[in-house]
Amino acid sequence: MVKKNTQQSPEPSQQENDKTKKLESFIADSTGESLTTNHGVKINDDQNSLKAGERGATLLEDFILREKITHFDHERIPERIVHARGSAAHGVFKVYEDQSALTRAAFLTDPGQETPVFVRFSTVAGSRGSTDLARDVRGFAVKFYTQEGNFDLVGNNVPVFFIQDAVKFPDLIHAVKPEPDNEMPQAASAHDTFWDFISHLPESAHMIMWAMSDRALPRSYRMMEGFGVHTFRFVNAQGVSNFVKFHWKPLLGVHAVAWDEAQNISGKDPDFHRRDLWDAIEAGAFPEWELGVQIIPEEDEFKFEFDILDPTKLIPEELVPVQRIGKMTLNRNPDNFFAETEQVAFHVGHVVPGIDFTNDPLLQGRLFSYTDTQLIRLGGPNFHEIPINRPVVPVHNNQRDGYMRQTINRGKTSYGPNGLAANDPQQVKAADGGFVSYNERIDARKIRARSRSFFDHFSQARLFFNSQSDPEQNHIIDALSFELGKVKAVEIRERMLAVLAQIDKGLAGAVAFALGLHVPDIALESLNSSIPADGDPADYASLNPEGSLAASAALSMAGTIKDTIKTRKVAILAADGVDGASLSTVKDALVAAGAVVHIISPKLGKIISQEDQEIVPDESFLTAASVLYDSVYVPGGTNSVATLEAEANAIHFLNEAFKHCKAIAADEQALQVLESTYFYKKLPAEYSKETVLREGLLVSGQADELSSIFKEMIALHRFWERENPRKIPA
Ligand code: HEM
Repeated sequence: MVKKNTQQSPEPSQQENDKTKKLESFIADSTGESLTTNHGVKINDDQNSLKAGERGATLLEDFILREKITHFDHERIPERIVHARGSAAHGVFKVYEDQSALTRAAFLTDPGQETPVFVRFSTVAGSRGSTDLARDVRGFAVKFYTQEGNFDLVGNNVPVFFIQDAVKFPDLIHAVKPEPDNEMPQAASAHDTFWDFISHLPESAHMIMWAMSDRALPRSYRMMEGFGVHTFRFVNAQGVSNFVKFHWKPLLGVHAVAWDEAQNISGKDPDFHRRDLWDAIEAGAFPEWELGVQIIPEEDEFKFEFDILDPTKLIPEELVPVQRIGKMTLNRNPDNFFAETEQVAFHVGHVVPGIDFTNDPLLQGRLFSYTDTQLIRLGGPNFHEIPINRPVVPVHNNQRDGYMRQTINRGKTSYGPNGLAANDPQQVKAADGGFVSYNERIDARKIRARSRSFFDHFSQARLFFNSQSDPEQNHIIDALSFELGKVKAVEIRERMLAVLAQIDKGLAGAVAFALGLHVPDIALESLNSSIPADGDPADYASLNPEGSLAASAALSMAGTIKDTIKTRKVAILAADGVDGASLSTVKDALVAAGAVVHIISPKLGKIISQEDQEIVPDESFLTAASVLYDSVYVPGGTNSVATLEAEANAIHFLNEAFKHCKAIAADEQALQVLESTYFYKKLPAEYSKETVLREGLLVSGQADELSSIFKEMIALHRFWERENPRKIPA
């Protein structure tokens, strides 16, 4: 018989349940308290080691030296095998309306309840110290500290994945990571092993389209979507299940940078995304996302042209609309990177009652992988006790001991059922909040094979490509031309061209043109290396239906939110003699609308305006770069304009901003500066608002009018039409 638990771990304190999950009791700092050893002994000197005489040898007995250095020697833990480079923040989630018709997950049924969250964004391939602006998928992992335990939504900023079965994950990651002989290249997919693998794996076609699109170059973590990727299940209190796809929709819209810009940012500020997230939260501009769900009733499981268990497929929003059911706000930076961002352990298997898995074979493999890797990364089985991983509800079970155990379990028994003692945790019925797996019927033979419903690898890759705007398609072509251009083996380039031809002949032709090759006629079945020994190659590789949907607007970033300049970074170029009135009119208007404005001048210190006022620049041309800003303004002022005109860095700043399709505005007097740029001849002959909003270039003598139009220009984000000369060859 199971005995009722009478001796449990203490209930969490109010503080522990605090919405912001602040880890006060674990905070140690150096705020003037006496220095001690790790064992609490006060230290009188930790700057001089204990020596035999002033010039003598160091003594082995110096426990202060030994402890300090030993601890330092062990500071590093293994980085994550994937997603090693990341940045995180705390926040809260609130559901808009009771979702109990769909799920019994309590945090989704009570609009009054604020659930603390911790979110970690990451790149996939690079190591911990790599650049944020690698062309890569971004991780988007959310830990909800709910009153029923932790729910982790471990997603990406792309809704599909490279492979259909988790068993291929080690191959995928080995292929994309730096090559094993020389550990090159870092945080890049532009190399032979990656494309060799991909060219043999047609199921990756859809994901490759996303990974080569602007989605892989986000302007900010705050401006990207998130996706749970797999189809999950919602289960309500009556045991009724619906399939569900999870989405995060950013309230600032979905925006990207240009590839040339990304490469420059990697040099100028490899922490660009990390800094952007940190600065926005410090400034109180809290990033927000709405949680969206696509609901598919159980009876509709087989009504699509694709299999909803196939993680290389998305469900177009035209077929199943995304319902926005709640909002997440990130409002606090971590106190300590290692303790929180590094030690957090997400797991796709951390679910709460009301959320359950499906048989997606990628999801099923992930369910094993995360705890397994965390056992070694975090050094043993007790990492759930690390403050950032602890639930806000008490933990009761008979697990015990192991490296770094923090909990002091009381009593004699650590097994159940027991009749000896009173510390045997009680099992909980579903009605009382116990997790019960969805009662899915499975009646099957053991088989190592892929379902025929997973064989179509191209129709959604084509749907994605067809849904992109012209500039987005150009970027995909450029990305593939760049990546395959870095590949040394010509046969890999050719195999990839054959794969691309299955998606779109124009796409393959444009990339072939850039590579100076022809699209070869390679039968798909001879490319597909994931065909099992007893499989029929033709079966596995020849299916390439048209697909009934021609395009899906939601897949393009062109129609995203473009009505705000909140947190956009604007550079104002100025030198001594600047027209202070024009500078501050524009600056004040932009700041009032939420932009972050920096004055950049030839040197730091101060500049004196033509009105004889001191202005303190934020950056000099040496410390700033145009790639770190979204747009540029050049105010007038005779001397300032003359200085900037002769300043190569200022001209480079403007030229680069133009090349990266950014909004550029100038006072009429500053035309003199623009004359030295390469785009001067492209300035429109006359300025109608329509031209300005199409071309992103504005020169005006009216500071007021200029600031109001400039705001609209910045909100549009980028003027990709400037790249039109690179249109896809017919
Ligand atoms: C839909 C496909 C996948 C998505 C969206 C995804 C997402 C993520 C994310 C966001 C992280 C970083 C978590 C963090 O910030 O700490 C991560 C880490 C990881 N993922 Fe995945 N992943 C996917 C597929 C897989 C598969 C198939 C496997 C293995 C079979 C896998 C194994 C891992 C491992 C080992 C880590 C490191 C975890 C750690 O050290 O804490 N992932 N994944």
